Amino acid sequence: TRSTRPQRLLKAVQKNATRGDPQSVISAIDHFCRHSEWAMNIGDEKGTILDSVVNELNPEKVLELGTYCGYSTVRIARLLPPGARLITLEFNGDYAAIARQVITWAGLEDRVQLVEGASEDWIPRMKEHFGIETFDLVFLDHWKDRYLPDTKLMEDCGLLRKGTVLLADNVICPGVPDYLQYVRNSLSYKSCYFKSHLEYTKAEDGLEKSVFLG
Ligand SMILES: Cc1cc(C(=O)N2CCN(C)CC2)sc1-c1cc(O)c2nc[nH]c(=O)c2c1
Ligand SMILES: [Mg+2]
Repeated sequence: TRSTRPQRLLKAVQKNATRGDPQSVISAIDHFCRHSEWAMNIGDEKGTILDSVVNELNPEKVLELGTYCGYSTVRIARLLPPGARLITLEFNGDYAAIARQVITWAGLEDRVQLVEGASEDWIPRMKEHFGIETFDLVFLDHWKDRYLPDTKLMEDCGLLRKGTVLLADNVICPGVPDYLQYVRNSLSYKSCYFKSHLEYTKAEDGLEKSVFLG
């Protein structure tokens, strides 16, 4: 039967990227998505904004909601000091299987814990299962209908501390209007918008960076 797009993306990484070289994995995926098949990775333009937020924060504990093929997982993990940890949640088992191989090809498996399951099931278990008190950075990139409920769930589970940064992808395209309205009007957040473009296209999209004020 025909291969899937994530399988073809992994093949492109294994063919064109150097094992243990995260930048070559990022470049191989961007080349594949620009010249062969579009795929919903954050991409190089919004990825540069993600890089700058990670470099500014120097986070020890990072949570990523939505792994897909592991592109943003690699982008974030390559910037973390070896003691830091990135936990990434992926609901789709096929995506998770590909992402594990992409993360390993990049040589970043020691800093990344990929968990297969639903965000609403795992967010309440972060403390007892992973020994995490609070996160320094949360990257929301899973499903537009989950951004707001999962943010409220993280608040309720005490996973956000004064200064925790929420960075959300796709706030324009596909769009998360209920989430935007919440973080931009809540007294518990200081929010700002980074205008950019939908990965590998000319369509507008952007990232919303929201600092939790406690
Ligand atoms: C699947 C999809 C289709 C989009 C689109 O407008 N398209 C028109 C233009 N053509 C070229 C591509 C397709 S945008 C998008 C998308 C993009 C992300 O970054 C996502 N991140 C996390 N979770 C998502 O569900 C997610 C969906
Ligand atoms: Mg996205």
